[in-house]
Amino acid sequence: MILTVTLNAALDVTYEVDGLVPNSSHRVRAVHQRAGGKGVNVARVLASLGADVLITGLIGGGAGAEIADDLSRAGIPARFGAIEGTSRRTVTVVAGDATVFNEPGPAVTAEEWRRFRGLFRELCRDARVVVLSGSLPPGLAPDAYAELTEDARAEGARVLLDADHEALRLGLAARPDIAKPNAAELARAAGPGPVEEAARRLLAAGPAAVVVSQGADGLLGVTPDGSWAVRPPRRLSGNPTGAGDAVAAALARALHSPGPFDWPSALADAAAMSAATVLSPVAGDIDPSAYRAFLQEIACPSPRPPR
Ligand SMILES: O=P(O)(O)OC[C@@]1(O)O[C@H](CO)[C@@H](O)[C@@H]1O
Repeated sequence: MILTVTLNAALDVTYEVDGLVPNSSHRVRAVHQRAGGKGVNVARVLASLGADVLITGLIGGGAGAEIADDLSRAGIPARFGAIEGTSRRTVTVVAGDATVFNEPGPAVTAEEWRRFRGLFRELCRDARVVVLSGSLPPGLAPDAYAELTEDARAEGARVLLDADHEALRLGLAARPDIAKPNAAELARAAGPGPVEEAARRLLAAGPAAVVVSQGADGLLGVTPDGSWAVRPPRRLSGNPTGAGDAVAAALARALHSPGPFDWPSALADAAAMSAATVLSPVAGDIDPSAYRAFLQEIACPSPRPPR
């Protein structure tokens, strides 16, 4: 099974408005509220496509109970660790494009983290792939993902890491199978400059492969053996929040498949999955028929000459 980890789980609130104007008041046309956080979105996309997934992470308080209830209503299996603090909310305002407000999340104590690591190691025994994604809540050390990567690998699982700042930088040293930053996260971790050069600098820091999600500019996969670029099918309008999570979902599914990793197909699949989530107003939702249609439109990328 694919285990997704959301240490800073959230109640994702999405507001649809006609236009977003700073310093003015807005009428909200539609409100959506559901369990979120990056790992939850990854699992939701995978579950919609029939994959065997389990969600873990940390939740607490009323918002934590709502997150658990929402997942149970959606029929997506979850085993969270409990914390004293109250899980956060995130707010996404969709007005053609999306504006996102991420709360910092609740403080996690050393004892809560110790208990969670015990649970995580237990869940890893049945996981072939572990996805570590999203921000760390306050109180957790920035090497939290490095620790979980080591735990997961000790149980024989493959690891995909989607993080930012120190959590990404320190996580890389634990050698995940794939690191998936977006372009801004890549620039923060590896410095500015051409994307492929920055991705190669990130690769030198430990992961076996790097996949950079670049929104409308598509995906770039970089390994020691080569690199592949794939573009989205066309310019799409909708809610791009969660499109990177769909990329992580597709890559996790590819890591889960037996046999050698097929980079061209995995990246084409990731581009199609990501595009199919942009069409939905809510992060983590995918339209399976749009996904299948995009898969026909996207050509598998050929390897790029070494630079
Ligand atoms: O604060 P984080 O963990 O970095 O991001 C959280 C978040 O904005 O990312 C998702 C989209 O990727 C949203 O559904 C979600 O709540």
